[in-house]
Amino acid sequence: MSSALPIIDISPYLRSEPVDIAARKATSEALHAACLNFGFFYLSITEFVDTAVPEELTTLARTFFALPQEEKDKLSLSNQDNARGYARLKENVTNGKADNHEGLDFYRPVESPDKSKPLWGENQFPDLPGFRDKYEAWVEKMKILGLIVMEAMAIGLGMTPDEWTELRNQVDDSFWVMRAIGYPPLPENSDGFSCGAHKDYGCLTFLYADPTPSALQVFLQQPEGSTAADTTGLPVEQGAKAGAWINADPIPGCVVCNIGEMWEIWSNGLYKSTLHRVVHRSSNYRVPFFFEPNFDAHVKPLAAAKRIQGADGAPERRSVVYGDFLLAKVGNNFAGGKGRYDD
Ligand SMILES: O=C(O)CCC(=O)C(=O)O
Ligand SMILES: [Fe+2]
Repeated sequence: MSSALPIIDISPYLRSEPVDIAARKATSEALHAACLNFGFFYLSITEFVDTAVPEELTTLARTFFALPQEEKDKLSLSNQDNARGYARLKENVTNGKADNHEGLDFYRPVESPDKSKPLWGENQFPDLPGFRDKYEAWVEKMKILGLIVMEAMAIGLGMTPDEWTELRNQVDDSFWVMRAIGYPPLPENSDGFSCGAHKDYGCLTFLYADPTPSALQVFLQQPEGSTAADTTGLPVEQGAKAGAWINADPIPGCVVCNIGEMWEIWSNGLYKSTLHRVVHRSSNYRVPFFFEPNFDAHVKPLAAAKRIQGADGAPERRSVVYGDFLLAKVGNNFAGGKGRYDD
């Protein structure tokens, strides 16, 4: 099935003079509907960035991943905090199976780095001309986009200006992650995945995808009682859900955007962080950016979500401090077969 996911026009939030309130409202309503129904959407970014830039990033990623294995291993995660750096093909495991990808991860730099502490090391950049500058420039752009989309979502959820200020304070120093992923072709007879089914754990993911169709697949749940159409590859604890996988194929000029588990908490379950997986049958490179809350953000259900849910609405979700949540997820990465997306 081709993509049923909505394309959101974020441009009313990019233009500030004059502010078009009605157009902003329409964008926010479209975001609200997309988050209620899919947890995934496309964002057209041509007004915000020159799309030649992410093309350059993927070219740089291609150059890096084409280096001899021993060169890439010089940036191994194990040199640092087990989170920042290069992970070999199949080093990461999701749902008990090795992922068929290699990756290079960068996190927000920290003050007083200490590589013996989980997540507290230093980023390791390849020694390729332009690599660091271009990736760092993209991080700056995506941080701005993250705040813009957060504001548009806050309005979509019906937050007051004061409530938005409070939420903004939780994401204004994002503990972001930037990743370059290399996907070699997944063999036809493989019973695994390029990246197994998972939810992203933070706030907003912006994926600049290569043009390969059918690679990113999104699990759309169907209402209780409908028959399970295709539930292959779901994590065991999700196995009983009815639904089907649809393709989130790339659209030129757009990033694919999805919401992570922190939005599930903020919205008290109103918005779903949707399971997705990658089945990449050709060879290519992708650069997701993860816009996350601040490390010390206390993420708890928002009053605006509870207003929508009403007096006898959903039970209150457990709140988390984002950094603690993240450490529990990645702190043990690659030890004992535990993967980035494993609980
Ligand atoms: O490469 C993709 O299409 C998505 C990768 C992904 O889901 C992730 O890194 O969280
Ligand atoms: Fe993901």
